[in-house]
Amino acid sequence: MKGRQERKSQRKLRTPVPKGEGPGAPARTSEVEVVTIEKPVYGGSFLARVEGKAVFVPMTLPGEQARVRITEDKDKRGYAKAEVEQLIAAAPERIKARCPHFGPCGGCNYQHTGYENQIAFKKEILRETLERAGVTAPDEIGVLAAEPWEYRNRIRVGFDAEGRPGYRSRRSHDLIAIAECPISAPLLVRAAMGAGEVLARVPANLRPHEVLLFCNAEERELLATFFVKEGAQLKLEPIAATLRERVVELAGAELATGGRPGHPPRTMARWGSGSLTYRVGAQDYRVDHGAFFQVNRWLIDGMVERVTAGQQGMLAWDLFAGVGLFARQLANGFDKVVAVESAPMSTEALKANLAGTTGEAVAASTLDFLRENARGVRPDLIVVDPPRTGLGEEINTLLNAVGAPALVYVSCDPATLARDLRALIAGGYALERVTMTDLFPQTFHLETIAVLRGPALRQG
Ligand SMILES: C[S@@+](CC[C@H](N)C(=O)[O-])C[C@H]1O[C@@H](n2cnc3c(N)ncnc32)[C@H](O)[C@@H]1O
Repeated sequence: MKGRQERKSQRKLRTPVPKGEGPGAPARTSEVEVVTIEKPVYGGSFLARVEGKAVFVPMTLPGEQARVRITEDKDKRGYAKAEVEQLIAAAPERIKARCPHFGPCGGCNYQHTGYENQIAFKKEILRETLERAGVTAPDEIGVLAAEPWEYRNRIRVGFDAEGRPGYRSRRSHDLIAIAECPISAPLLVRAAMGAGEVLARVPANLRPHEVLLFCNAEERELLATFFVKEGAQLKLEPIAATLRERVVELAGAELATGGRPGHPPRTMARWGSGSLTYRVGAQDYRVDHGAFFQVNRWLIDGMVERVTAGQQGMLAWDLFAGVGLFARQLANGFDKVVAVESAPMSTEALKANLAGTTGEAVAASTLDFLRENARGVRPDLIVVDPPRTGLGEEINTLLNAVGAPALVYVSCDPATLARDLRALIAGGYALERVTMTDLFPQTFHLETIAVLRGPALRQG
């Protein structure tokens, strides 16, 4: 009944508007509709309906009324995408975005509302995603969050035709030149500007097209990895010294630059050590160029604490271990920790970070490791922290075969998490605690820490 009333109130305008307006607008259709926004959905947009069909509209808020232009109509999939032409009724929760690039820039989705609201959106999305997959979430979803600004310790920026640094546009692959980025550590923005100033004086065909900048939590050390297009005839040595000087001067930090191992044609000359030291709690970690490391410098300590606190025993497995963020901490409470990581950029640092501890680094894929070890060994704890694709069927089956007393699943994608949890619960694990961990404030991305209890302990 309510739905019908809402639909009635969605006055259809169907005003023709010129196609192809706006940067990169797909403009497959020019229909204009007035919609009422219902709720946030994963991916940064908000759900509205036109004649029952789902329409995803970015940069709106629940309860708002807007005149929107349909930009893509995915008939086969039964949904459409739209952009706001005019906000008719704004929600009281709407605020002015802090960043002047919010909107065109593809980096942030939620700067138009307060932080508490953003957290509520993410909890709602997480609960719904779990429940849609048939996973009953605990009554209370916990939250781990911190300061929502200047948190990023890593940015990847491109350079436009004038050499200005920028991010990819929200609606296309075009570059949006940036003058600031309030979600990133200021050091990174200064370094990007410094690199841009030097590169602006270099002919476009001799410029790297992107730089990946990574700093430690205190902004005292910085890694810069420059990327050049495949096959480009670059002679970067002549500008390397100037670039280094300017970036260091602006950043005010020690700089180590280098290539990504395994991708020599895409990167420039190596200078410096190629790694930095990242302090988490009482622990120093070596992190090399190209190695994965958690992105939110305000939350890494809290995350490690949430994953490892109170965990002890004889044997723990840290699968998808990166440079050993969790394994190093677990080594304080376990007689043996096996840390499995497949990326060559991470395995050397993983070995170094576990040296002299009860941890052992295994350079292998998780699947290969489990195929060899899942039957016959039962660790007291398994931590899994896979990439977006999640664990997948065979790993879930093997983890079910292990039946460890405790399993902690750290996930950066709620949909694959929900799919895997369903399989693990069917295999005998029970979901005990879920924490929405807001590693990416102002954006739609969300991390989850799910704690499961295994069949062995429950039977005992
Ligand atoms: C989300 S990161 C987590 C890393 C680490 N737990 C941390 O918090 O720093 C996922 C890690 O899994 C690694 N990885 C990806 N696919 C893998 C696989 N099939 N087997 C083992 N490691 C893999 C990646 O290189 C990356 O280091």
